[in-house]
Parts: sequence; structure tokens; C-alpha cells
Amino acid sequence: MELWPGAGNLLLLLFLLLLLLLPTLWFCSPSAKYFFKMAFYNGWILFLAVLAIPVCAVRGRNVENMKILRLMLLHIKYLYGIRVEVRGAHHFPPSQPYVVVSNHQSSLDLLGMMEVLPGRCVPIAKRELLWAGSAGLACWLAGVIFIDRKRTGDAISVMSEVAQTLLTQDVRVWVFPEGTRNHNGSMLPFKRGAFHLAVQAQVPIVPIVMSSYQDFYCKKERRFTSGRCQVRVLPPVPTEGLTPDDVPALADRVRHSMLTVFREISTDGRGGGDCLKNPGGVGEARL
Ligand SMILES: CC(C)(COP(=O)(O)OP(=O)(O)OC[C@H]1O[C@@H](n2cnc3c(N)ncnc32)[C@H](O)[C@@H]1OP(=O)(O)O)[C@@H](O)C(=O)NCCC(=O)NCCS
Ligand SMILES: CCCCCCCC/C=C\CCCCCCCC(=O)O[C@H](COC(=O)CCCCCCCCCCCCCCC)COP(=O)(O)O
Repeated sequence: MELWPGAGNLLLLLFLLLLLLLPTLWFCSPSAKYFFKMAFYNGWILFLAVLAIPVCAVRGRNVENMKILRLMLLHIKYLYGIRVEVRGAHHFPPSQPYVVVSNHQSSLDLLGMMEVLPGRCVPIAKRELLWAGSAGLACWLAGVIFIDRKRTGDAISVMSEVAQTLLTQDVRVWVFPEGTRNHNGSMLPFKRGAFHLAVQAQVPIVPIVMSSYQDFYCKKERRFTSGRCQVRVLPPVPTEGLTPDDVPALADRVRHSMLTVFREISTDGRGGGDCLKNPGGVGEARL
């Protein structure tokens, strides 16, 4: 028995309207295209995570699971027509723990990150990501380290534990020292946790710079086309013999070298683009 007579026809009509509306929006509105592309990006990752979870769960929480996530994510750049060029991969120290620091523009950083992610390397992420459904669980299973950015004391003690783990379990850590995504075509001032971590463990820092996305992606303008991104691995910065007092200068030195390379490899030579209303960027203004 039909609960509501005619409901089937109405649903069919709505479905047909939607089928007609979606391609019209796709071709007529760049903003709609941007939203579809971003929604698909997140949805696809959540779906891949559902597939990854049972495979990773067999091993339990283990940094080796990051290899599985990496393999499953590598194809996404082709779906979006993004060419990722890696330079300087020979700078990764072959067999020792280290701390990777890299700039953070958007969740698309995942593409560049997966392109160069070294073995036994786990990212440090905001705690909120743990609650991102299947992606959160997959991250947890792959050993991603979660910190509560609002509780500095807790975050510092987690990072001190990480310093021990780096040495005892021979792992590498990937930190976004800007602490948040930055769409402004520059780099925010660096948080110091990554540098304290490297100094405590006396391990090198490997800076990685991803060029500006602004020729193919701009959140403000709702623009997302195909494009090219360069990922540059810089020479490792040693920390042997450094103490916590040296951390501020170390962080400034690394940021300066990264910002120089960022400007050099970004399309218009300063990391900016059409998207950029303020060429100096928020980071510059705050310095
Ligand atoms: C640990 C952390 C969360 C603290 O954040 P914060 O309080 O907002 O920012 P700061 O880096 O300015 O740290 C505050 C103070 O704690 C110190 N500090 C930070 N980490 C430390 C550590 N591991 N050991 C000792 N001191 C530490 C800083 O030197 C600073 O002291 P100072 O002002 O006297 O120099 C941050 O430093 C960090 O490294 N975050 C990692 C980046 C991140 O959040 N990534 C995930 C999302 S992209
Ligand atoms: C490098 C970006 C990682 C994106 C993770 C993708 C998961 C997305 C899927 C759907 C959930 C949507 C949540 C969006 C998450 C964005 C995370 C992010 O960039 O947060 C930023 C904070 O950055 C971080 O915490 C670093 C995140 C590093 C995470 C690295 C995770 C690597 C592995 C992911 C694998 C996911 C599942 C794989 C399936 C096969 C900025 O926060 P804010 O600007 O709000 O202050």
C-alpha cells in the first residue's frame, strides 16, 4: 500500500530535475564546480578511508599503516588534473629519525604530502581531525599524533613524548608549524613545537615547501581548476648541540629559508596571484 499517493512520481520528478540541474550548474557556475570538487574530494577520502580501515585494523595502530593510506591516496591528483613535481627528494636523510616541517595552505596539501611522505613518518594533526568519521579512524590506525592546539600544556607534553618515540621507535614526524591552514599566499609565523621537538631529540629538521596553489585553487574566489604544484625538499638543518634557548632563532631561520623558496617556486615569484588581495599576506603583517 502506498503511504502517500503520488509520492513515487514526485520523487521521480525531483530526481529528474536534479539530474538536469547538476550539469547546468557545473557548466554555468564556477562556484558550483568548486563546491562539487571540494565535496567530492572530502567524500572520496572518507570513502577510501572506509576501505582502508579493515586493512589497517589487521595490524592495529601502527605507523606502517601510513603506507597503505599513502598508496590509496596517490591517484587523487590525476582525478583533479594536478601535476605534482617533486624536487630535492635526495635531501631526506636515509635512515634516521627527523622532523619534517612544511607550509600548510589547504586540505589539498594531502596530495603533495603523500607524494613525498617518507617511510615510518607520521603527521601531527589537530585533535578535531580524530572526529572526521572514517578519515579520523584511518588516521588513528596509521599512528597520526593528535594534539589539542588550545591546551598548550597538553600539546607540549604530547610533543615531548613524541621526542622519545622518535628515538626509541625510529619514526619521523611531519609537522605543519603554521598551526593552521593559510590561504594568503605567504606563511604564518611558525609555532615552536616542531623545533623544540627536534632539539629535544637532537634530530635534523627537513623543511619541505609546497608552491602556491593560487593559479589553480582559491577558496575566496571559489576557483578550482587543474594545475601544477612543486614540492621542494630542502637540505636538512642539524640540531646537534642546540638547546631550547636556540629554538626561536632556529625557527626563524628555517621559516626564512622556506619563505624564500616558496616565493621562488610559486608562479608569480612571490607566492601571490589573482587570489591575493594582500600581497604581503597575514603572516608578513604579523611579523
Ligand atoms: C605545541 C603548540 C601546539 C603550542 O602552541 P602555542 O601555545 O599556540 O604556540 P607557541 O609555539 O608560541 O608556544 C608557546 C610557548 O611554548 C613553548 N613551547 C612550544 N612547544 C614546546 C615544547 N615542545 N617544549 C617546550 N616548550 C615549548 C614555545 O617556545 C613558546 O614559548 P615562548 O613564547 O617562551 O617561546 C605549537 O607550538 C605547535 O608546535 N603546534 C604544532 C603545529 C600544529 O598545531 N600542527 C597541527 C595543525 S596544522
Ligand atoms: C593535510 C591535510 C589533511 C587532510 C585530511 C583529509 C581528511 C579529509 C576528509 C574529510 C574530513 C574533512 C576535514 C578536513 C580536514 C582538514 C584538516 C586540516 O587541514 O586542518 C588543519 C590542521 O592541520 C592539521 O591538523 C594537519 C593535518 C594532517 C593530517 C594528515 C593526515 C594524513 C592522512 C590522511 C588520511 C585520510 C584517510 C585516508 C584514506 C585512504 C587546519 O585546521 P584549521 O585551518 O581549521 O585551523
